[in-house]
Amino acid sequence: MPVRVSMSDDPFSEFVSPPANETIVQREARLRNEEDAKRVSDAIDEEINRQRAEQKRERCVKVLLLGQSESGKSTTLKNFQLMNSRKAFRADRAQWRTVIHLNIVRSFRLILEAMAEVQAATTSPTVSPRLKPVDAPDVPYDPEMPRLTPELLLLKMKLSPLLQIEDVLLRKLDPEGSSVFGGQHLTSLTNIPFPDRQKKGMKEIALSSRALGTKFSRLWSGEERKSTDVQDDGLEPDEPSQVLQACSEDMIRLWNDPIVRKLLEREKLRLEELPGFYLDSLDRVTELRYMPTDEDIVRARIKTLGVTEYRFTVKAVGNTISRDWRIYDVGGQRSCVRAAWVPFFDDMDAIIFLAPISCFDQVLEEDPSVNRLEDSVLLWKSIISNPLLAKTNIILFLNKCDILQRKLAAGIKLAKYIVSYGDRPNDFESTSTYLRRKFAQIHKDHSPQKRGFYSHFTSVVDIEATTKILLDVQEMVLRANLRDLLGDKDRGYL
Ligand SMILES: Nc1nc2c(ncn2[C@@H]2O[C@H](COP(=O)(O)OP(=O)(O)OP(=O)(O)O)[C@@H](O)[C@H]2O)c(=O)[nH]1
Ligand SMILES: [Mg+2]
Repeated sequence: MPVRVSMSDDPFSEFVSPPANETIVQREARLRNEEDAKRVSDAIDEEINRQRAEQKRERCVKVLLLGQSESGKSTTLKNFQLMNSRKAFRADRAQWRTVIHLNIVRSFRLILEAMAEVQAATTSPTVSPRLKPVDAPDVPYDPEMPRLTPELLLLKMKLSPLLQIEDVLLRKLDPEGSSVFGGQHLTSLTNIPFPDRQKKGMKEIALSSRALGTKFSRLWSGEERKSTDVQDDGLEPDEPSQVLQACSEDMIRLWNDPIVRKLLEREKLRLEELPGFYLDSLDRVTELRYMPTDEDIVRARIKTLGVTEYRFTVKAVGNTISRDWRIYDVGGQRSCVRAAWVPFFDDMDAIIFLAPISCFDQVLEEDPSVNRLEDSVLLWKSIISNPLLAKTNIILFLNKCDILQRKLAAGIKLAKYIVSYGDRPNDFESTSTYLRRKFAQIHKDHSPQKRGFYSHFTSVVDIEATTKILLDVQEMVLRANLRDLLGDKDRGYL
């Protein structure tokens, strides 16, 4: 039987029904009041809607760069900066010169260390410990090691001042010696099986966004150089430049020495594939008044700690609309840093995820038990399946294709590290297509819902090719942002 509900059962009836015994005059007054109240309420609704539309219009385009450490996030950011704030990018050349000098010192430190190890390994065990070089590491005697000639030993000694300018360079970048930066020197390399490299505990140079913000302030804010700024301030020869110039010939001789190359090869120390490689341009980068080119700056390596925000404005739809952009570059190291990404997941228009596909034969610096490509795949899976990012457009950069090509040409087999690759051809076309398909499949299987997904093969150190890709990306993200802004009815012309 249906249940009858009387007016008195409704808790709101007392407030919505007219009072009993209402006179005609009272009724007219009440209706007038109600009309006035509705007018006010409609006006408030209209204002709220107007403000919402305004906020949406004012909301900037936001893009987040994600990927493991050394995947190329900051390098991609530099390409955005070069495209959108070229003058500010070039105004920071003095700081980049210091970073490049540090990168060069790092490469030589690795060579000099490898030489010290060879020296120790080729010193006969019958030699008295007192006759061993003081910097010789404790490694077992290996009669197969290439021998260092007296000329090489002399070069090694003559280049020791390089190691002494490291602290001067670090202080130039961070005079206050912030806690994150202080004491962090050069990296230990993970794809080199030197026995005690990990134990040395040397860290890669890294700058927090705070320190970066002060040193590269014009760059991150997208601010252009003012006419009152001194041209190329800081490019006057400083102490490190003088040392590098004085060592230049010896550095070139050491780097080109066939015995040194042989021992680097034997130790699988492929400096050319490591971040911040400038040894093929030593005569130029060690000039007293060396001024880094755009390409040099793009290749300079400094690890990101924390988050860097870069702002710029882009004109769109035939220069009729101006949109502010924010690009966020985060530190990609596994330990503790990745948890800091989550607050940035809300409200992003797009994520550019960088997967360095050349790293299939490398392990993580922070955890040498983990293969880098495997880490990239796991990270990709966790980003793709994150519900906070379910609607965010995803752009995948399968990066470091130039290094992948070089490795394959050198005979390094993908199948040795990715068993499922089987006996497919070990050429770039087959390997890159296979890896792209794997990443796309994970996207398909693990996305919570359908969204925009785009993928590109990239070498983000190649400015020309990357500019073309980033222009496409900018256009796509902007259109998606404007579609969201205009709503369904005005989407036609986008
Ligand atoms: N050859 C080559 N080098 C690249 C490429 N992409 C990046 N690199 C180099 O790899 C190094 C690391 O790149 P970054 O952009 O600093 O890496 P990141 O992802 O910002 O790393 P974290 O700040 O540690 O998270 C830099 O020295 C780059 O020049 C590439 O496609 N090809
Ligand atoms: Mg970085």
